Amino acid sequence: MVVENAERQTAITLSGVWKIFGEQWQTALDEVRRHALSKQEVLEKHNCVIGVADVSLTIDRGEIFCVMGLSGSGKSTLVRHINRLLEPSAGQIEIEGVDIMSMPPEALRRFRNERIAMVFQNFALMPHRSVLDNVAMPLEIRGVNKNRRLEAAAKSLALVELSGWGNKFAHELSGGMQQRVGLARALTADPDILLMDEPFSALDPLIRRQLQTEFMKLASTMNKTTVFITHDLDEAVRIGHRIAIMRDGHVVQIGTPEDIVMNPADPYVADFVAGISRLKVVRARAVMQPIDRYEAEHGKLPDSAPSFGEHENLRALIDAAIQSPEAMCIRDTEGQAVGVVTRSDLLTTIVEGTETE
Ligand SMILES: Nc1ncnc2c1ncn2[C@@H]1O[C@H](COP(=O)(O)OP(=O)(O)OP(=O)(O)O)[C@@H](O)[C@H]1O
Repeated sequence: MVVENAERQTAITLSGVWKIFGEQWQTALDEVRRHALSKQEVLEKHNCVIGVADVSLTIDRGEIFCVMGLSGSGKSTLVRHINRLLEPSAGQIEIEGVDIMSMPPEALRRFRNERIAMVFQNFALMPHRSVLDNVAMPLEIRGVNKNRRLEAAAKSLALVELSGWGNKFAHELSGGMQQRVGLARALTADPDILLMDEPFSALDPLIRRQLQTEFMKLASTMNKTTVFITHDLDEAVRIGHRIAIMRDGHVVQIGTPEDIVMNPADPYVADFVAGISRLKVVRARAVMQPIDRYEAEHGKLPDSAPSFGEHENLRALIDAAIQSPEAMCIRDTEGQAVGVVTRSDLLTTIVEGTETE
C-alpha cells in the first residue's frame, strides 16, 4: 500500500458503475440486475454488450492502481468512466470528492484539461510537430503563453530524460522515446490523476522494463494517482500498489500483488498468477510465524538474530538464509518484533509456489 491506513486519502471512488452498450441498454440493465444474466445471455437476449458490471472501488491518492484482465474484460471501458469519456449506464463517480456526473459540460471540460491526463499505447503524438511542441500541447489548450509553456515542456522532457531532443520531430524518435514524450506531455499538464492505457505494450521487452522502472521512480517522487491498464500481470505486479482483476466487466479481485499471488480469488485469477514467481511479490509479513508461537516452541529468539522489516521481499530473506541458518526476526514499521521466519518457512513458500506453477 502507498501509505498506512490512517493517512490514506481517497482520490477516486466508483460506486455501482455499470456500462451496457446497445440500444436496449436500459431493459438489459434492469434484467441483468434482477436475474444476474451473463455477458453472453445479455448479448443473445438484448443484443447488448456488458462493458462494466457493477464496479465499486476506491483508489488512494498517490496510488498506482493497475487494472488487468483479458482482452474485452472491460479495462478501457472502466477507465474511460474516470474522465467521463464514457457515460455510465448506472452508478456514481467521484474524483477528489467531486461528483463528476453532476458537472456541467464547461466545468467537466476544464476538470479534464487540468486534473486528468491520459497516456495511450499508440503515443498519439502529432508527428510533424516538434517534440517540445507536442509536450507543450496541454498548456497550449489551456491558453498559456508560449514562453511559459515551452519552459514547462522543457522541464517535463528533462523528467523523462529527453532533454536535447525537443527540436526533433516526434516521428524521428524510436517507439520507446515516443512513449516517454507521451508521458512528458501528460506530466506537463501537472494533473492529479494519470490514466495510462497499456502505455508500454507496443514496446519490446527490454525497453518496456526500462520504462516501467523510470515510471515507478517518477510516480513515487511526483505522487500522482495513476490508473494503469495492462493485460500483463507481470507488469501489474511490478508497478502496481494494488491490482484490480477484471472478467466480463466485473472486478473479480482487488488486492496488493502479494494478496493476489498468494490468495487468488478464483480459478480465473489463479490461472493468471500461475506464471508469476512468488519471489518477486511475497513480503516477509506473509510468510512469518507469530513470534509468540515461535518462542513457545523454540525458546527466546536471540538478540543477535538477523532482523528484517515486515515489507522486505522474499529474495532478501532467502539471501540471508543462505548465509546463516538462524531464524530471522521480522519487525513492523515501528521496529517492534512481530514475527519469525525460519529456513523451513521459506522452503514451504517456495515449494507451494512451484506446485502452483
Ligand atoms: N463502443 C462500444 N460499443 C459496443 N461495445 C463495446 C464498445 N466499447 C467496448 N465494447 C465492448 O465492451 C467490452 C469491454 O471492452 P474494453 O475495450 O473495455 O475491454 P478491454 O479489457 O479494455 O480490452 P482490450 O484489452 O482488448 O483493450 C467488450 O466486450 C467490447 O466488445
